[in-house]
Amino acid sequence: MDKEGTSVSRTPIIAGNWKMFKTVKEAVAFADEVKGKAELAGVESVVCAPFTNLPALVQAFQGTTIKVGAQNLHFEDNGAYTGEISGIMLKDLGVEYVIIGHSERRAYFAETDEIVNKKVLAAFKHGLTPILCVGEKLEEREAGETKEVCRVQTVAALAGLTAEQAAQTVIAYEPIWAIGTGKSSTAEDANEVISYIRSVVAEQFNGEVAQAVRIQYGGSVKPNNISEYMAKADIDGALVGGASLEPASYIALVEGAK
Ligand SMILES: O=C(CO)COP(=O)(O)O
Repeated sequence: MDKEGTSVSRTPIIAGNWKMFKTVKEAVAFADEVKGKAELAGVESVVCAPFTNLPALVQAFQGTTIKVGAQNLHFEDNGAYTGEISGIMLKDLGVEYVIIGHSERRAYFAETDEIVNKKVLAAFKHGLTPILCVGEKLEEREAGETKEVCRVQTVAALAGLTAEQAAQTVIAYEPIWAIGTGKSSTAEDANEVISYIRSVVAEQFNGEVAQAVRIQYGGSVKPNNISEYMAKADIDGALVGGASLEPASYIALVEGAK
């Protein structure tokens, strides 16, 4: 679908966030079903899976245009951090993307803006592209603080990046109240916040970086509403949880981003 009123040339990006779902067998079965179908010229397609699925998925998607992402990384390269996985290890597997600062990690695993920033820097250090998540809680939205929350999270997360790195970063605006609730932000609201986040990036870096950076919407995106979001000038794709788990639904999301 054409963008409303612009000649935007950013490549749309659909990323599935499987969260803590799927065994290796289930992941490979998914890959076999979407291969050749969730691959459209002009749309980037990414699957962000649990760590345990990553080697099998990289292998299963070899020779396709579908990319594999992780959902987290530790900011150190190596060390005594029991249970953690570093950027070196992800790169070694052939992973290309990594979700950083998802609201579930901020809420359940105490990730602060400072930790998120260290993780974004670590991703670039190892040649991984971060999908940086920002977004407000329901009470923040009700208090009229949405833009300020997104500004603070974005500026903190991108601190210390070069302009080139900032331009490569994918930002996902995910209002927390819309995640897994079936209550999605309207496309108008999402576009307004995303356009504001783009202006924050312009202030922090420059206008060229802001025009290059891709900003997704996330929160109850489904095959039946994806095209509404994609029609908006500033929305460059979606980060999708629940609706990315079934092959047919994932394929429909990628098709809807065209
Ligand atoms: O958290 C999300 C993606 O990172 C959104 O999840 P849902 O698409 O299930 O609402």
